[in-house]
Amino acid sequence: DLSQLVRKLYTLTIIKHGEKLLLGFKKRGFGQNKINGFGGKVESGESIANAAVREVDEESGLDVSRTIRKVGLLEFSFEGENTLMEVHVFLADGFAGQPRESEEMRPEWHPISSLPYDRMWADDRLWYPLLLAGACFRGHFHFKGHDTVLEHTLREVPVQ
Ligand SMILES: Cc1cc(-c2ccco2)c2oc(N)nc2c1
Repeated sequence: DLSQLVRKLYTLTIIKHGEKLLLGFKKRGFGQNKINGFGGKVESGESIANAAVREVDEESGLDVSRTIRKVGLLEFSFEGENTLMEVHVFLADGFAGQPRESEEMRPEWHPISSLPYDRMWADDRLWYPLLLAGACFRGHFHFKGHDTVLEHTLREVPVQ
């Protein structure tokens, strides 16, 4: 019964340059020690796309304001918790600036042919193939803790 859940907005941005993705090793906070795209909470009063651009700048030093496109919507819920994370996923096919390490994130390039799925969130191996195929997608992943997906739904949706 998802209607009793407290829904919070987040962004997640993956940066693609040729056949490599720029991902970040999360040094602290939520998702610590996992490799992920750049993202975080959407603050009140800011648009979701602007929140995505802000998070990429804060966590990697890069400007993706002219290159991000919306590619997905992912919902994450957790066994025994009443929070639902509504994560708006963006893909940036270019950037300005040089990647730099921040307090939160250590940016690192990964070849698409060898993504470190075992060091990423467990849902990634399910929806990254859709992202990399240029599809738009919608999914819901119900976690037990931070490492086990108990059940999920995932479908491709028409490109906006
Ligand atoms: C539970 C969860 C949360 C996030 C997240 C938080 C902020 C932005 O994304 C994830 O990101 C990925 N790839 N899997 C994720 C699972």
